[in-house]
Amino acid sequence: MTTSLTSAQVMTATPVVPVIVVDDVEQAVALGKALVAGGVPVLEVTLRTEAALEAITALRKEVPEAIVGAGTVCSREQYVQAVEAGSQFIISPGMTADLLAVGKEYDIPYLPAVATISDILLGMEHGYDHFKFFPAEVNGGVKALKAFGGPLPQIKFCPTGGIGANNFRDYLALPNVLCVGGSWIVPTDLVKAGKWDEITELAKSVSQ
Ligand SMILES: O=C(O)C(=O)C[C@H](O)[C@H](O)COP(=O)(O)O
Repeated sequence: MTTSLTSAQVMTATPVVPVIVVDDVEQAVALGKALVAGGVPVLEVTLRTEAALEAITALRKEVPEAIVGAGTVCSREQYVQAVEAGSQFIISPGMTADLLAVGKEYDIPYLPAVATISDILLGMEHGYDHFKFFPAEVNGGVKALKAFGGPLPQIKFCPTGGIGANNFRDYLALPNVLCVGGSWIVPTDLVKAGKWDEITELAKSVSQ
């Protein structure tokens, strides 16, 4: 399945990309609806659980107003599975030669993750100019992104890892940051307890 979305369109559709871990399809759909209701339409479903691929397919069908993608994509095989499940974008926690290649074989946005200038240059050699920056806080956070923007102001980032309510606006204020990623608006305890209204409130806290 393909879409005409670009990386920039996905990244500017929301201030925060929720990093989602789901146990089953019903939970994923309810969570997706709660996030969309709170003004967060971009959903990164991590391939960390058995239910993830099925959840992506169900979210595409049941929550059509969302932009649904796969996260924690670590291999070519997972990339292909995620595309076949209906993902509208793909995100990895790092990058490999194989991932950079497969990302160019499909017509959907792919955000490989970088941590250093050398990673960015390697990604650029493969035709990428939008990246996840992971893990953001331990790799220098806002200061590192400011430094990346010196030599490479045209490169845009979705920093993720260690970002929360206390610091996400500092990242969003940077010219080379289009959105941030994080799990803080989808806390495991609220998801497991089905506290969807509270998730909607957390989504509103970043979208309003
Ligand atoms: O699964 C992936 O592909 C990752 O890259 C990891 C996630 O992005 C982080 O687990 C989110 O970080 P926190 O918001 O600090 O919880």
